[in-house]
Amino acid sequence: MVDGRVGLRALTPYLNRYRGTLTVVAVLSLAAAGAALLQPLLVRRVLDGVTASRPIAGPVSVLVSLLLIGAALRGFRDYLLQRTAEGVVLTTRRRLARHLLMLPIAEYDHRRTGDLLSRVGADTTLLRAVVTSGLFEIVTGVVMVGGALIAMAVLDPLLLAVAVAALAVGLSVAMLASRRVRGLSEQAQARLGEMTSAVERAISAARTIRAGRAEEREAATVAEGAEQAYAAGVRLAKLEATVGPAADTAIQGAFLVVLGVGGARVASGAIGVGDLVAFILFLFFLAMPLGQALHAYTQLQTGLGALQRIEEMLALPAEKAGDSTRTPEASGTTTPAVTFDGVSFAYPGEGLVLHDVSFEVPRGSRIALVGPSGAGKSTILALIERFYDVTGGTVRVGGHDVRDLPRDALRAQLGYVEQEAPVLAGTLRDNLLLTAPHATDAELIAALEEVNLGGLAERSPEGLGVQVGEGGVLLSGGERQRLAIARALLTGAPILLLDEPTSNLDARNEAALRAAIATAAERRTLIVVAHRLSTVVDSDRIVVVEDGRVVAAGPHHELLDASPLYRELATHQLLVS
Ligand SMILES: Nc1ncnc2c1ncn2[C@@H]1O[C@H](COP(=O)(O)OP(=O)(O)OP(=O)(O)O)[C@@H](O)[C@H]1O
Repeated sequence: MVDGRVGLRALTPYLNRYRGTLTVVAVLSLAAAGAALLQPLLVRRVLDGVTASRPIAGPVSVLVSLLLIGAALRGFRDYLLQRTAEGVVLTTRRRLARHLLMLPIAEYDHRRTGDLLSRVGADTTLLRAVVTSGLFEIVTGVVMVGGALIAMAVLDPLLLAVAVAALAVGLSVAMLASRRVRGLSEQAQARLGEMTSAVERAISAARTIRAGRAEEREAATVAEGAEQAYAAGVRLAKLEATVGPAADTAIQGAFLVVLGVGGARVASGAIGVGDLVAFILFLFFLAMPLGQALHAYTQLQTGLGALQRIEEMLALPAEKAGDSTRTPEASGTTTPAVTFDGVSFAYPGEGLVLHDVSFEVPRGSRIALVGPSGAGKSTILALIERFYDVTGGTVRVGGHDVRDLPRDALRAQLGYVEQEAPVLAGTLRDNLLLTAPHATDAELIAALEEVNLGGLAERSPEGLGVQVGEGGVLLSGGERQRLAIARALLTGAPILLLDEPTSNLDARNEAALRAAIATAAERRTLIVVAHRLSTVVDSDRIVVVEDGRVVAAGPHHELLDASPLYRELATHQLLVS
């Protein structure tokens, strides 16, 4: 986690690579500020010239040129700044998205997807304002204010004291208010994240929600999130609405005071008319950037609130890489493909779900894990993939402790088909290319045929380009699982981990799934979390898991005699649905 609140310094890494452009922007800003600061002096010369009937063509043309040059400089600066801001947003999004995909699996277990989405989308957008208005308005504002103060002190120190006093009173009120902006902005962004989460939940479970006639309640939950985001936004708006007019009033008040006192000073002959007009113009240059800087400060606070949420994400440690560069597979053919040696495991922050689990999976064998729901079977597969690290004992793949293997080398050995939603939104081709990005269409079709899904690509004129829907919803449960098996086969991994669907399949789909599993088992080691008898009886060995412990292991016919739990599961056809 990020320690404490992030400050302006946290922005440095985001801006570092734009140092060159930002220097050009700073120079342009200073030049534009300088051009602006010269204007009142020229106005004074023009006015003094008019009063003294001197020709004024010279100062007028310089004045007009300065205006044009100032406008061009500002325009170019704004463009560069906007481009830099877009660049900052782009790099942050890239970094954040990459980091999100690298987090340990345990991080996803407890986070709301919507909140993660909102950090990548909305929070990064707010960074743009920090760069465009936040930083540079403050920097140029300081220059303009400094220049104006010096010029005003030269013109009439007394009048300056009056102006500053009048401005200070009003602006300090506005300043105090704007310091609360950051907290409110963080709240508003967090509420937005909650609302996005509610929408994501409602859409991802659309069928369950519709079937449970819960759409009104879900819509109300989303609306509640939206209302909270609205309330936070309104609180922010109220605050900003106080800051803006307070600053304006302070500025207008200061103008009136200067006009009154300055008029009296002209009448008494202490200063000339040209001096007063120049002074008022300088006051404008003092007041305008002050107002802008206040606005920029507000923007900066909002942006820092967003940056805090971004930094929190980036501070989460990514998944650990393997501890050595050793690659598996060098071991002899007698080394088991997978070994569990006294493994105990607890999900982070929870009690143990596996206790002293030991078993071996010989190369080329077919093993089924069976047991009641919640016994820990899927957890065993997750530990082989090293989605989590064991609490005690050792998991070995190809004879090597999985913690010693580089993550990529370990996972290249394993094909994995998860139980729920094993298919991604997109096309058939997208799904298959996920694990085999260089495979040809012919190879993809061959893989589909291996699991008896060749017809899927022929069903539509789009062929492999046919959409499968969110989570593969346009396919049947059995087709989804078989598509996922085809995808795992394409990896060429020697060990396949398959979490069988618990749902009932019709006889045809069940036979097709059985055939697909048989294909998968050819020339591979197969570990299946099995929920149907057909899968179990075909296995070389069955490991029975109950309450996180291995209670029996052996082939089907032996276990029927030896394990009362297995006999009971087998009698109920093992189907857990
Ligand atoms: N990500 C997680 N975080 C915390 N606890 C979890 C997590 N996943 C599973 N559990 C818990 O771990 C235990 C074992 O779950 P697991 O999914 O391994 O069981 P299973 O035998 O595969 O069940 P099923 O046959 O129903 O799929 C259960 O008590 C479950 O509630």
